Formats: sequence, C-alpha cells, structure tokens
Amino acid sequence: MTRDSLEATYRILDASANRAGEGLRTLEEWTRFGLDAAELTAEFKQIRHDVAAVLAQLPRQELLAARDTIGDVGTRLETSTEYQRATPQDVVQAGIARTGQSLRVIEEYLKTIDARLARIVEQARYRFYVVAAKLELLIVRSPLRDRIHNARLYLLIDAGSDIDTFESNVACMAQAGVDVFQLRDKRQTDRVLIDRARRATSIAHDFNALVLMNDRADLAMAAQCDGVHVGQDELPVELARKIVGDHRLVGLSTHQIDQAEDALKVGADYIGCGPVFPSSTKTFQQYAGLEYLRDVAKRIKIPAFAIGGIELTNLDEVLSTQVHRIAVTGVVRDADDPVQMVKWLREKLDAATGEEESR
Ligand SMILES: Cc1ncc(COP(=O)(O)OP(=O)(O)O)c(N)n1
Ligand SMILES: Cc1ncsc1CCOP(=O)(O)O
Ligand SMILES: [Mg+2]
Repeated sequence: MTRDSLEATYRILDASANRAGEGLRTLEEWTRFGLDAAELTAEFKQIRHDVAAVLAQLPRQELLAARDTIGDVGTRLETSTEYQRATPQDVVQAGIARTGQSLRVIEEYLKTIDARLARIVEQARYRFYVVAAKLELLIVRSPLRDRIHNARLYLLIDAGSDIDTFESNVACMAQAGVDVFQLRDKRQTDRVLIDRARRATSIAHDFNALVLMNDRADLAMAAQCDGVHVGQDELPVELARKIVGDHRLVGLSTHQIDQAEDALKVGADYIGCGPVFPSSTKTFQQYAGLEYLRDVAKRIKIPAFAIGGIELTNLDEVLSTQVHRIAVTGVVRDADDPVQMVKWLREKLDAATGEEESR
C-alpha cells in the first residue's frame, strides 16, 4: 500500500471508530436511563470496549497524525434528516444505523491492515446486530403500543349470556370510557371465544378501544383481535409474541418487582400488577398490595395496570401509588348501574392523569 493510501485508511479507521463509539454510547444511554434495561446496557458497553480494544492495537501515533477534522470534507456535508429527531426513539434508530455502518467500515478497511483484527470487529458487528434488534423491538412505535400507553381503564369481561347482550354491553362500556377490553371466560368453548372476540373487536374499534384475549394467543390470532394477556405460569411472552407478531400486544401478569423487570426484557407491551386487594372474581393466597404498585411506579417504564379488588372506594389509594391505570371486573359487573360505574371510574382516572400532567 502506498503511504498516501495507508494514511487515508488510518483516517477512515479513526473517524469510524469515533463514530461507532459515539453511536454505541448513544444507544447505551437510552437502554440505561430510558429503559432501565441492564442486560442490553451491558451488551452495548461490552461491544464498545471490544471495538476500542481492537483499535488500541493500531499505532496510535499514525491514527492521530492522520486525523484532520477541519480538512475533512465530510464534516461540511449535512443530510436533511440529520437534525430531524422528534423523539428519543428517533435518536435510537439513527444510532443503530450509524453504528452498524461504522462497524462495517472499520471491518472492511482493517482487512487491508490486519485480517485477524478485522475478524474480531466482524464478530462484534454480529453481536451488535443481535442486541440492536432487541432494542429496536422494545422501542418500535406500533400504533397499538401508543394506544396501550394512553389507556387508563381496562375491563375484563366474560362471554355473557347471549351474543346480543354481549355486543350491547361492549358498545355501552366503550362509549362510557373503557379503553381496553379483555375477554376472560374460562368456561367457554374456543368457538364461542373466537366469535365473541371478533365481534367485540369490531365494536370496540368504532370507539377507539382495544380487545385482548385472556391466556390464548392462538385464539387472539383466530379472532384477529388486538393481542393476548398471559400469566406467569402460562404461555411465555416470547412464544406468545411469535404467535401474535410484533404489531399485536402481549400483556403479562406480574406480582413482584423482579417479574415486572423481566417483563421488559422478554418484550411484554404492558403488565398487570396485583392482586392489590381481595377480589370477588378470583381467590388469592397472597396479595402484591399497594407497596408493589409504588415500586412499579418508581421503577418500571412500560404501562402498568393495577388489578384485583379495585372499587370506587379504594381507587384513591391505588392512584396515590402513582400507578394511574387500572384493570377491573367485579366493580363494574356487580354495580347497579355498570355504565355509570365506568363513567365514575373514568372521571377519577382522568382527574389523576390531569394532575400528573400539570405537575
Ligand atoms: C390485565 C390483567 N392483569 C392480570 C391478569 C391475571 O392473569 P393471570 O395471572 O394469567 O390469571 P387469569 O386471568 O388467567 O386467571 C389478567 N387476566 N389481566
Ligand atoms: C383475573 C384477575 N387477576 C387478578 S385480579 C383478577 C380479576 C379482576 O379483578 P376484580 O374483579 O377484583 O376487579
Ligand atoms: Mg392467565
């Protein structure tokens, strides 16, 4: 290689190493502070260190001597999208693209200097693609994720006595302010569940509400509803995700903080948190209680719905934990006027959300 070519190669390696380091750091900051995702943060950090260790094996003097930021024509070229970052998610997506490209550039030019070092960078690039895909899945903004994020009132319903009553119930509840329905009826046949979920989805969508299936990802797909809710001992979130895909929702029940932290790692879109209080719908030996909700509000970034025995009379206690989303059954099902009950719950939730936003 000529002296000029070698110098240009060092310039490329120096610039690309800086770009890769900055890109990895940008991603690391979001997994650390935006998502509290310790494993992803550690993986990005390790890749950053491994690439830096490779570059450290090149003659530093040569790299620095080749650096010419002022004379670099590239620093004067600006693309129209470079300053378009509406959200941190945009920053992350740009960071992923920039880092992948830089690692590839380093690898290619290193081949002309030291094939062994190039192979180490190639391995780092493959590891980067795996971890970047995990991160992208967490931040990808599907319309349903935005909607579960904005949801406050989640109602678990059974299949009802007949289809007409069921349909009119869904319409009334959605109109009164329910954001999300879950079809939970352990006594029904698959056929009934599929039919009810299909119809509920079609009605709920007219009111901008969502419908999820309890426990069964296969039935969620058969009914083409908005997702599935699974429990700790049921279909694992990763497998539910394989069945329903990235654009439908997967919710997970959690009862303690390590389960809530795991929910983020396995890619759940939201969590149910409870049981908070004794419930008339289901019996429990143990309660997660209000303390668990306080922990979740402080530490968990995905939407969290408090569940279990929530009534109008204890809703203030729930809201005081700073968890501002609830999932209910009995308080609505057993109310003298279920529609009125939904409206009251809605009012209280909206008031709490309004206070939060004005703080
Ligand atoms: C929103 C929401 N949160 C929690 C649960 C409870 O789910 P799970 O623990 O799987 O219990 P069953 O519903 O299967 O009895 C839920 N369904 N929804
Ligand atoms: C399915 C489920 N899991 C925890 S509580 C509950 C039932 C809904 O609770 P409630 O009827 O107490 O509002
Ligand atoms: Mg379940």
